[in-house]
Amino acid sequence: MIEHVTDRLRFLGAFLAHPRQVGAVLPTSRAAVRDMLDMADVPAADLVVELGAGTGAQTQEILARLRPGARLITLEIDPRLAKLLDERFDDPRVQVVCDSAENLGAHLGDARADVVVSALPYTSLEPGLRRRILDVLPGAVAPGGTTVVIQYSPLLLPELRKRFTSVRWRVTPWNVPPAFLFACRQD
Ligand SMILES: C[S@@+](CC[C@H](N)C(=O)[O-])C[C@H]1O[C@@H](n2cnc3c(N)ncnc32)[C@H](O)[C@@H]1O
Repeated sequence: MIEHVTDRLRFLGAFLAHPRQVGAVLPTSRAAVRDMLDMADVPAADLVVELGAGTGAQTQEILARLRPGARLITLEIDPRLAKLLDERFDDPRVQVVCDSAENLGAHLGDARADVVVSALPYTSLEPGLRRRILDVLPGAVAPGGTTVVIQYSPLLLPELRKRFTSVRWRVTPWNVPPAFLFACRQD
């Protein structure tokens, strides 16, 4: 409970410092995280990538679903949040990287993710940065893999459709505000 309240305050602090970079005043709710991860097969994955981990709302649930021996690479651009994640998730499967999602390729090397989980605030990012990150996504996923994206509006849908052959979407009402969830694949 105390951790929950502290996380909300930390998250709000990060938002006040960098509103366009954080793009939300509250972490994603547990119910919305579950709805989002239900759109991909995390338990079957060898490698999951998380973009924009914040205080770890998705990280925690990804780890709960990830099998022993699989890996999670978590990118977070805010050094204070990255440090918090590193301290919080003392798990040999996780690698927390403090870097921008546009540089994902450098951290993947030859590997490809089976699942990419993105909570980046695309619509509030500077357009050039948004495009560079979106352009990285299709090549970061292994054949048959899924990229799941959470947003607060459907505005990103055309951009995702340009880059993936199949985009399923739904709304989860169990979040403040209600969120749009997208599952993108190259079929
Ligand atoms: C809306 S918050 C989501 C946080 C958390 N995943 C959640 O759902 O509660 C977006 C996060 O993305 C991070 N972020 C923004 N731009 C980024 C970038 N270019 N690369 C990596 N992380 C970024 C922000 O610092 C923030 O923690």
